[in-house]
Parts: sequence; structure tokens; C-alpha cells
Amino acid sequence: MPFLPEPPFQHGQVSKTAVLLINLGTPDAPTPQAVRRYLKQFLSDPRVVEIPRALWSVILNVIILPFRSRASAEKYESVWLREANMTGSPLLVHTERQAHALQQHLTAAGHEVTVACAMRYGNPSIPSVIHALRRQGAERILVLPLYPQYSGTTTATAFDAVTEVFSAMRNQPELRAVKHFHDHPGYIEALRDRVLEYWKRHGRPDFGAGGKLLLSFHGVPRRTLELGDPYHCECLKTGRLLGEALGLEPGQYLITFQSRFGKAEWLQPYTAPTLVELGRVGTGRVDVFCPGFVADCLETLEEIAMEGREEFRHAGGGDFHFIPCLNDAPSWIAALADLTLTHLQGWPLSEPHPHALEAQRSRAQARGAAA
Ligand SMILES: C=CC1=C(C)c2cc3[nH]c(cc4nc(cc5[nH]c(cc1n2)c(C)c5CCC(=O)O)C(CCC(=O)O)=C4C)c(C)c3C=C
Ligand SMILES: [Fe+2]
Ligand SMILES: [Fe+2]
Repeated sequence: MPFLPEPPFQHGQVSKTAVLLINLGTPDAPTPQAVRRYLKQFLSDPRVVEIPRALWSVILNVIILPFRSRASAEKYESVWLREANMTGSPLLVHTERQAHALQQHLTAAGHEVTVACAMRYGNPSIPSVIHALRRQGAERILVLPLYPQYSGTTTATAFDAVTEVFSAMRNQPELRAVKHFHDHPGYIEALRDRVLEYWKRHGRPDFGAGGKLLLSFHGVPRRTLELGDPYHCECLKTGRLLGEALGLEPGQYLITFQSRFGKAEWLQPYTAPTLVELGRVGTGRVDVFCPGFVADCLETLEEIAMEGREEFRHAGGGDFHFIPCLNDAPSWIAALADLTLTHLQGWPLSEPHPHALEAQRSRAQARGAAA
């Protein structure tokens, strides 16, 4: 197999350490064409849909893409950001802001680290960002998928995409990866702070009168749990740690799974029917929070904050509150920095690489000799 050409060699270029944040991906525009392109790449990933390829290819191309692209484009349109300093898909906008905030946090703490972000599906693509980092001299890359709970359907496929890029390189950087952070104390604290801050501004459910905090995680097919995917256990652990951090009794918060896709059974209990049931029994207030999504996206802003509200209220429920995701909350950025620095241990962060220092010295000597 021919390997990709190397970026031009620059003698004495300081070798850099980079952090690559990866999230799921999103369409380039809220149009059926762009959504189709994105869904085709996403849903063709054999880690996402584990059914025989030939059969799936027919279902995907004949049934799913023609219908879902149009319906999903309308949903994307309803959440697309169009503010002066925030334009585009919420998932991408928030992920870019997280990367920027993490860069500032690490730089302010005196660490020479380059932070970048990429999307597993769509843009900016993982290959394009890794190649850009290499051109800037990145010799060490820490990959940090922004999924707190590990799943073969998300984290593993981000790792696959990175190693595929590496497999075409002659001169590979050093590589490290963060598998998960579902029970990282800084992440749990950031979740707790997010909820408490929200409750400070908007009041909290009356737990004594049956009010609830619903912790809704993205679902996966139940079969993946039976096949050994730890995602379900990690979601339950995050939920329990957050409930404890908030000082809640077990019955005061519920853990549910949203975004079911296809006909197979997914992790239960499902979010939507739970909201309907809470509405049906006359729950006075439900607050929904999505700890598994570190950035607001279609699944939180449309499926929960719009559809979920409608389902709960229509069934007879009282007040519905959606608590925004971590996005660029300061305590979350501090947790990300802590997580990053823990995994960067042993890599040079504040000193140029010794070879670069040597090259700088020889250039200075040469200049001195010439003068
Ligand atoms: C948070 C972790 C996620 C897991 C686990 C996950 C698994 C998973 N998802 C699908 C199908 C779809 N997911 C879609 C959107 C979507 N999914 C996640 C995260 C996880 N998915 C996010 C952050 C988003 C939002 C993307 C955005 O642009 O805002 C969609 C597309 C939306 C739609 O058309 O409704 C699909 C489809 C499967 C099948 C799966 C596990 C097997
Ligand atoms: Fe998903
Ligand atoms: Fe959804």
C-alpha cells in the first residue's frame, strides 16, 4: 500500500503536543441533501448498525435515506443557530467553543498544547484535522472522544477513524486515547453545578409532591449490552453519582434512554413513554437533563426540549424544564483540562523538544559565526 506523502520537513521545527476532541458529527447545512450525505456516512458505519451489509444497504438507500433526510432536515432547521457569533449546527458550534475554551485554559496554565476538534461523520473530518495538526508539527496526539460513557457505537468508531488515518502514514506521531470519563469527579461536579445553577435561577421540582429529575441518555440497541458493550452500566453509574452529588433520593430522579432508531429493542426505560406516563399521572414538574451529551445538539434541543415537552404536556403534565448540556460551562472546561492533563502525563508540555533546542542552538551559533 502506498503511504501518504509526508509534510515538508522543517529542520528545528518544535515538536508539538496536540489534543484532538472528537464528537459524533452533524450535517453541513439543514437541507435534505446535506443531511442525506451525513446520514449515509453515519449509518453506513458497521459499528453503528450491526446487521448484514447487503440487507442494510438496501434498507438504508431505499427506505431510510429518502424519507429520513427530509424529515431530519426540518428538525435540524428548527435548532440551527443563526446568531452573530454562533452560526451553524449546535453540536459543531458548541464543540468548537469547547476546544477554544480548553485551549485558553491550558495556555493560561502555561502548557504548550494545541487543541483541535473534529467530527466522526461530516466536517471537520478526522483525517483533515489530523493532517493539519501534523503540518503544524504535532508529534504527539491525545484523542479525546467527547462521549463520557464508552460505547462500541461511538467511542470505538472514533478510535477506528483515527487509526485508519495513522495506518496511511509513514512517520506516525505518538498516539494516546481517553476511553471514557463517566465517573471522573470533575465531570460529575460539572454536571452537578449545571443542575444546581439551573435550579438557582428557575426553582426546582417539588420532589415531595412527585416532581422528578429525568436523566436521559442516548440509547443503543439492547443487543449491544448482551454482547458486552459497557455503555449501559456506565450510564447507570453516571446517573447514580450525579443523583448522589445532588443529594437526591433514588425515587426522585429517573434514568431513561432516548433516540431509539429502528425496530429492534433498545435500552429501556425509553425517555418518551416515561414522559408520557409522568404526564398521565399528573406530575407537577419534570426537569430533563442529558448527562451523556456534553454539547447541546439535535437530540437534546429538538427531541427533548421540543418533542419531549409536547409529549409530557399533552399527556397532562405540569411544568417541563430542559436543563442545557455542559457546553462551555467553566467547571466543565476545568474538568476537561484536568482529564487532558492526566492523560498527557509524561509528554512534554512546556518545553520544546530537545532536538528542536539543539537545532535552535546550532542556528544561533551559525548566526554568531557569520556575524
Ligand atoms: C451520546 C452518545 C451517542 C450514542 C451512544 C449514539 C448511538 C446511536 N445513534 C444512532 C442514530 C442516530 N443518532 C443521531 C444523532 C445523534 N446521536 C448522538 C450521539 C450518540 N449516538 C448525537 C450527539 C446526535 C446529534 C447529532 C447532531 O447533529 O446534532 C441521528 C441523526 C439525527 C436524526 O436523523 O434523527 C441518528 C440517525 C444509532 C443507530 C446509534 C447506536 C447504534
Ligand atoms: Fe445517535
Ligand atoms: Fe433523535
